[in-house]
Amino acid sequence: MTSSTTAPAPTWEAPLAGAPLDATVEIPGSKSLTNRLLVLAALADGPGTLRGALRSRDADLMIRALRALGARVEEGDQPSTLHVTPGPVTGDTEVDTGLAGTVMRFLPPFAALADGPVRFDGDAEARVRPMLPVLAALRTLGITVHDPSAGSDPAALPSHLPFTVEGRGSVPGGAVDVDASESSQFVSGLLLAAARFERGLSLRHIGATLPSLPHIEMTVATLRDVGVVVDDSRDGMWDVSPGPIAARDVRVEPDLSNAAPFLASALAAGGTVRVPGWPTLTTQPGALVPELLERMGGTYTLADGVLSVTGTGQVHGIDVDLRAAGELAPTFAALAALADSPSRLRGIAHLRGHETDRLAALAREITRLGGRAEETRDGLVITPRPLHGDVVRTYADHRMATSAALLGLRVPGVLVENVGTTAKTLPDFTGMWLGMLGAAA
Ligand SMILES: O=C(O)C1=C[C@@H](OP(=O)(O)O)[C@@H](O)[C@H](O)C1
Ligand SMILES: C=C(OP(=O)(O)O)C(=O)O
Repeated sequence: MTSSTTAPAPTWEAPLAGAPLDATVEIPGSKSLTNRLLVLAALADGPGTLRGALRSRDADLMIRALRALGARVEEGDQPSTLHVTPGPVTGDTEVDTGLAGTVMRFLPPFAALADGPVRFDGDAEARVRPMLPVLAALRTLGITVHDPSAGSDPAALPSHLPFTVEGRGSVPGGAVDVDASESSQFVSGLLLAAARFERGLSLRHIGATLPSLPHIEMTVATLRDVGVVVDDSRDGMWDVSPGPIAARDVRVEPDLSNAAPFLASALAAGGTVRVPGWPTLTTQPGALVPELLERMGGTYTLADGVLSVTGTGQVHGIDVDLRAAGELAPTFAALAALADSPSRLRGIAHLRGHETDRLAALAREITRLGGRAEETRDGLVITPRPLHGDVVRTYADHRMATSAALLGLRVPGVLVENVGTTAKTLPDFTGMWLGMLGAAA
C-alpha cells in the first residue's frame, strides 16, 4: 500500500482542563520493581508471591518470557497478585522483549543459566536500543552470544537485538568490566542473576558517567531483601556472592514515575492531585517528583501515605540534572514548555537510547506545537512560547504520550498519535486521565 492510501494513525484528543483539579489517582505497581521481583522470584529457592504487581505490556512480556524459560507464573485472586514457582532454567526457546528495556537487559544473564539456546528479539524500535555492554560481559563470563541472522559472522558480538544466548546450564561468573554510561540496566541485569553464577560476580563500571543510580540501588536493595550478599561499598563496583535467592511474599510500591504526569497536572491546570500509597522510603527515582514540582511552583504534603500536590496554574522554569531519574524527563520537559521562564534539563544524554531518541522527539514535538526546545549535548533547553494544537507524534514511547496529554491540559487541540503506546506501563492511561479531570467537575 502506498502512503497516499494509508489511513492516518488514529489520534486521541487530549482533554483541556476546564477547572482546577481536585483528584485522587490510584497508580498501579512500579514497572521497575515488578520486573525485578519477577526475575528474582523465578530464580528463587521456592514459590513466592508478588502483590500489587503492575500488569502492563512490559510486565506481561516479562511474565511470558519467564514462563518460556521454565518458571510457572500464575494469577492469584486478582491480576496484580502473581504466584511464581521457579523451575530449572530451560533453553531452546524464544524471548519477545517488545520494547521493554527491563526484559531485553535483565533476561540475557538469566538465559545464560538455561540448558540451551535462547533467542531474543523485539519490536522494530527495540532493535536500535543499546545492548553491547551486557552481551560483551556475558562473553567475558564464558557465555557464547551471537547474531542469529543468516550470513552473520558467528564470532562477531551483536550490539543490538536480535541475538541468541547459548545457555550451557551454568555460568562460571567472575570479574567483568561494563560500560554502563548508556544504561544502568546493563548493571542491574547482570547483578540480578549473579548469585546463581558459580563464582558470583564482581562488576566494575568503566564508563565516564553512570545514569539512573537509584535504579541500581533498587536492584541491590531487592537482592538484599531476598538474602543475596552484595558489596557496593566502592563507587562504581558491585560484588555479588554466589548463594541461594530466598522466595518471598512481597508487595509492590506504586510506580512513582508513572505518577509524575498526574501530579504535574496540578501545576499545569491548578488545583490538587493526590496519590495514595506513596512510600516514605523508596529506591524509585520518582521520589524526586515532589521536590522538583515544588521548584517549579507547586507545594506538596505527605500525610498517611497520601502525597498531595497543589498548584496555581503558574509554572516556573527549572535548571535540573536528571541523570538519576531520566525517565522523568518527558514529564518535566512538557511542564517546562508551559512555564513562565526557560528551563534546562541536563545529564540525560542516555535518553537517546530509550524507547526512542527522547531528546530529539521532545525537541521536535514541543517545536511542532509552537514552543522552543533545543537539544544540547546532554539534555534540552526549553524556552516557553505560546503553544497551539497539532498532532503530537509519540514514536512508540509511552512517556511521549503522557507528556503530550499534560500539554493538552492547557493547549487546545493537542491530538496524541497512538496513545495506546501507554500500555507499555499504564494500560488504562486515558481512563485514569479522564477520571482525574472528571473529578474536577
Ligand atoms: O532498571 C530499571 O528499571 C530502569 C532503569 C532506567 O534505565 P536507563 O538507565 O537506561 O535510563 C530507567 O530509565 C528505566 O525506565 C527503568
Ligand atoms: C526508559 C524506559 O523504559 P525501559 O524500561 O524500556 O528502558 C521508561 O519507561 O522510561
